[in-house]
Amino acid sequence: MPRLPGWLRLVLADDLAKQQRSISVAEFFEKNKHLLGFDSPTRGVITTIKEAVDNSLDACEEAQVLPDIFISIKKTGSDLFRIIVEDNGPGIVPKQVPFVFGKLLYGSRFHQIRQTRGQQGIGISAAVLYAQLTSGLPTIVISRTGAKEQAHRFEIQIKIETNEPDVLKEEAIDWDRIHGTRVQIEFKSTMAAKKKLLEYLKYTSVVNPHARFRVELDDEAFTFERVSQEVIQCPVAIQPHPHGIELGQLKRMVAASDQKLIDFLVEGFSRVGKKTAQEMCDRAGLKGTLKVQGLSVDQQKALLAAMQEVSVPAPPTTQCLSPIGEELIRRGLDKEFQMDFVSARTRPSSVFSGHPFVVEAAIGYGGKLPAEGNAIILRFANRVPLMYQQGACAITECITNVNWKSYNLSQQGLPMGPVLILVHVASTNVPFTSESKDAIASIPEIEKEIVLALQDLGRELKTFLSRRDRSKLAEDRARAVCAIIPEISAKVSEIVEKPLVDTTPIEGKLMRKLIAKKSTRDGKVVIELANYSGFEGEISAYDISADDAADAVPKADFVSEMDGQFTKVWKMTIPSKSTWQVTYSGKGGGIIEIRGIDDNKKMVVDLDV
Ligand SMILES: Nc1ncnc2c1ncn2[C@@H]1O[C@H](COP(=O)(O)OP(=O)(O)OP(=O)(O)O)[C@@H](O)[C@H]1O
Repeated sequence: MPRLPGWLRLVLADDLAKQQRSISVAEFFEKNKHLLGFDSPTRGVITTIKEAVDNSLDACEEAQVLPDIFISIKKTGSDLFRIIVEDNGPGIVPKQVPFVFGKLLYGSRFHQIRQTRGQQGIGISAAVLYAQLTSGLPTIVISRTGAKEQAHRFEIQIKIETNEPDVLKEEAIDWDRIHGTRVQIEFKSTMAAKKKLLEYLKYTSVVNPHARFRVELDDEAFTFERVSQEVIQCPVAIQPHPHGIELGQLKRMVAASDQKLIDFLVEGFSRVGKKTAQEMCDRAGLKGTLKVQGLSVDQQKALLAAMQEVSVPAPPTTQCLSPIGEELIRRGLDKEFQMDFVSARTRPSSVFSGHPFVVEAAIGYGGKLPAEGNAIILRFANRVPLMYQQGACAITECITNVNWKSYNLSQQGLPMGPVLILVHVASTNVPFTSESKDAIASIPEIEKEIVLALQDLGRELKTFLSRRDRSKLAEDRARAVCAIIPEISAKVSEIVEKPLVDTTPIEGKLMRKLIAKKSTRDGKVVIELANYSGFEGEISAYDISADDAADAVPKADFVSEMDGQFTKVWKMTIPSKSTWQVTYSGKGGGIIEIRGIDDNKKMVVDLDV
């Protein structure tokens, strides 16, 4: 390339200098909406609701209340939609409301090291920005912080050039909620997002089994009920781990501290005791009594190197993370999907680059899952469903890398057939591939944990499938035998010249069986009685272990359903420490006693006719 003469370079630099100026973050995101998940009007709806619901769930967790969240979407013009998200969280103090909603990069969680849904302080203000760009309308926020406080109503926009809030109206109002926040955002969109939105809410409800969501979509109403009444413990923030920080962060911490080096290390970092701190000082060639603020850049560099060389236990994980737990994952899935098999794993917590994380996974099979096509993949990060960019996510890559054929599933990249795979990554710092938080980056430590969890579940699924195949074989044989018993009986009675006997009790004995399996659901036992011969009959169940005989009443909720052409299945849940008598009153009749059993395996008991 020819070199430009000196005078021309100067002119060019001068011209460029005239155009160089700082860019407001709001201006930047106005041009780069896709980075925040607002790349299409349809996606805008999902992203807005997701950001508001994440905030509501985080706030309820912080306030230790069971979330009751109301979501409404209404068409207000030919292409205008009004989205309302209302929660029963702690509310937001009035002087903070304009900043929370009217300033990008303003939030309470960015500097905290703990598991939260929101991290960056961008989410809800980005939705406000998107609304004002597409509809020109301000966002309306009502919030109240307690019985003694009045609710405040705001109309807010963002001043794009300065990234500062523009409050168009503020007033104190009466509001029937004692505490909570209501956000109303109106923007241009299409309603094509309905299916995706319901999917998002369904998945959110699976991993937040303590939350209730009431939804109004135009004139249709839906409720996603909670299955757990327990408030989840709000994760507690921890200090940064010495192996997870970089020079810039260390410099900022040093500048803000007036401590001696040894105290700075012990109090400012997680898992650093006096002995470890002294070892770090010695390695860096620095006295522990030095004031940190006086450290030169070279000394800070030496300190950082020493901090990373000295071996320090992994950061504590129990308080700062909030995994869902195997039991609740199963209950959440059971609530939203009807499957024959569900199992879940919560892996021990682990660490990448000083950030604690936990991987949880679950596999479901059969039931009402679609028999054909790829498995249903549910990806979650910090209890938030990841709805887009499945192909770019480390979770998908791990699922693809597992050899599912060895667990008796067909596979073409993803496993195929009536399978559901759920993976949840919980961390104090989820490594997303972008600010829109759609996909998790490939971090070897996280990938290893995902694969281990999936392999473990794969083995369990394989056992289930082989057992099911075996019992299917036994059933087919029994059915074949039953089919010829009446004929044999007729032939024998003809030969011995005796009246025809009723063979149905024998058929019943051959075909009927009681399957009892311990459910880990709330310490209850699910019992299933399957009448494979398709006989008509009634089932009643009595709690004979109850102190009060009055409790031993037939249970009307013994649900019966047809499963296939010949199989009638009754299902019921009983407390694990009780003893029940189940009576079948049909042809053949029969009584069986069943106790709450302790092992996790299925128990097959022949019905004693
Ligand atoms: N419904 C709410 N109740 C109480 N506080 C809220 C609510 N919504 C938002 N906030 C507060 O406003 C802050 C900013 O919210 P915002 O959605 O912009 O960012 P974030 O949730 O912290 O992070 P992210 O950008 O990753 O979503 C939150 O950190 C929280 O302190």
